[in-house]
Amino acid sequence: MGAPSRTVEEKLALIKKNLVETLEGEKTLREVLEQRELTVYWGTAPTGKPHIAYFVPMCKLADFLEAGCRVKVLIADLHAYLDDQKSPWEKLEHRAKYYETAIKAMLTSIGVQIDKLEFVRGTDFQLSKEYTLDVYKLHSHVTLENAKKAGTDVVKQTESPKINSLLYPGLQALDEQYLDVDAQYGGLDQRKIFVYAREVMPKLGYKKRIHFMTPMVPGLQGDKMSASKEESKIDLLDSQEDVKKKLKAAFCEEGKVEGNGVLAFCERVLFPLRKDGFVIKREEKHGWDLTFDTYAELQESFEKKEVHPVDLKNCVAGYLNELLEPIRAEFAKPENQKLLANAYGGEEKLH
Ligand SMILES: N[C@@H](Cc1ccc(O)cc1)C(=O)O
Repeated sequence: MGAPSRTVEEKLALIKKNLVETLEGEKTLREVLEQRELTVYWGTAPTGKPHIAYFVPMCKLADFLEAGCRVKVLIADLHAYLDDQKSPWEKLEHRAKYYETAIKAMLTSIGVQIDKLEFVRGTDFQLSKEYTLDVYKLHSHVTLENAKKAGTDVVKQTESPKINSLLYPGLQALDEQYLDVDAQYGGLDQRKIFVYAREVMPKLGYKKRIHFMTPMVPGLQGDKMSASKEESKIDLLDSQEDVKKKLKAAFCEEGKVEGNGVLAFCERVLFPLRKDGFVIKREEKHGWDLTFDTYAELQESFEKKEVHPVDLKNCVAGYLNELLEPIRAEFAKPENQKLLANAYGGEEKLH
């Protein structure tokens, strides 16, 4: 897998592409790469429906694979349970299946061969005797405050946190050991959990891992794209028309880059994926079509107001619809329609 002929420098560049931060482990990234292939995992808790911001980690997984890494995807079902105070376990099981299907469809759509990835379900190993004993052991080393702090940006926050939510970060730390990886990758929102893992793992005699983080993508309203904010998220199964409508309503002030979710999506997803140029079609009266080879060029042009928000939005809607089309097709299959209904029935309309 990967390209065995790549130099360490080339691998480093691919692995670090688009990251905001890397925290080195007991063995540094370079040290591992000089000796062998790196194993890295990304975990996701199957809660709300995955939306288009999930393309950011998908692109990163593609980089890891291209660098010749061994990549694991953890469908963290038990974590979903720890973070969800209401849903019965059966519902969460359906959601885990839904996530797995959706993630595979997203990866396939961006051209990643999914047979090169290993999918693991949290409960496949988190209920073993060994793991369970480690859960107790780990929590004998941490205070309530530290456990609570670690989960601040990830775990649902309530005034009186349930014990479940306090266990969440500790289990995420242990996953590094039981998945047998060199590194964990996540969004910047995972940072506190990563730091917690780095502090507590050595206390159990386990290695401090490498941690990779990509920035959070602003939503279409200019805030963090969250599954719970209906207007700011585009669901993977939204229709072509919905995608166009949501983009039309998106916050994208002329000439302004900061907090611009449409531009951020171009930078984080569309540019990494488009090897053949990024073309903004314009109405004749606005001038010729514009082609950009790099995101920096697009940003500059947008800042200079050469690119109008309406033209940018139309262009993004077009590319996004291309990305979503195979995913819609996958979920048009009767078995996946059923899965969708079981996982989110009553909450989502079927397309
Ligand atoms: N904390 C991750 C999910 C996760 C769970 C367990 C892990 O080991 C890794 C990641 C999220 O916010 O979705």
